[in-house]
Amino acid sequence: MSKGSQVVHVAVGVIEDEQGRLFISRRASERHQGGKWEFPGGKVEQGESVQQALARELREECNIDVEQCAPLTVVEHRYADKAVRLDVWLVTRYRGQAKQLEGQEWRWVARHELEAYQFPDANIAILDCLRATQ
Ligand SMILES: Nc1nc2c([nH]c(=O)n2[C@H]2C[C@H](O)[C@@H](COP(=O)(O)OP(=O)(O)OP(=O)(O)O)O2)c(=O)[nH]1
Ligand SMILES: [Mg+2]
Repeated sequence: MSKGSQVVHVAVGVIEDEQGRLFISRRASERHQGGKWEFPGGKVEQGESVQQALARELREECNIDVEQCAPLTVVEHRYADKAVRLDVWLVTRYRGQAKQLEGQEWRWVARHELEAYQFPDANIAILDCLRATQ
């Protein structure tokens, strides 16, 4: 196992539009958990707060500036090859037109449509949380 003892800290944004739909994108096939759907986000870099990482990742990946967000949940999960800590935020206000800037397939989906998509195992807890706060 490479880097087995290091937990990868990830800032994740559940972006909600005015109709209550959520932004999801598909991880590139060659990456960790490739081919599965995800909420946008990425690794928290050294010297960065989680909110700074969230803002940076959503600007880079989704073309938006976060204006309002609230913590949704924190998920710790150990995959066979990697352990992650997902710091998940609900983004309720943002500036700009959301779209995927890095070539990933993406779409807006209603909450009740989420179950039709395959997410990484760590996301089960996120989906449970979204169901509970609906
Ligand atoms: N963004 C995101 N990552 C997730 C989700 N669920 C989940 O298990 N992960 C995992 C997959 C990866 O191991 C890790 C995120 O890392 P990443 O590779 O996307 O990070 P990054 O965008 O900063 O990538 P990089 O540029 O540093 O290579 O978290 C999710 O819903 N969204
Ligand atoms: Mg990413």
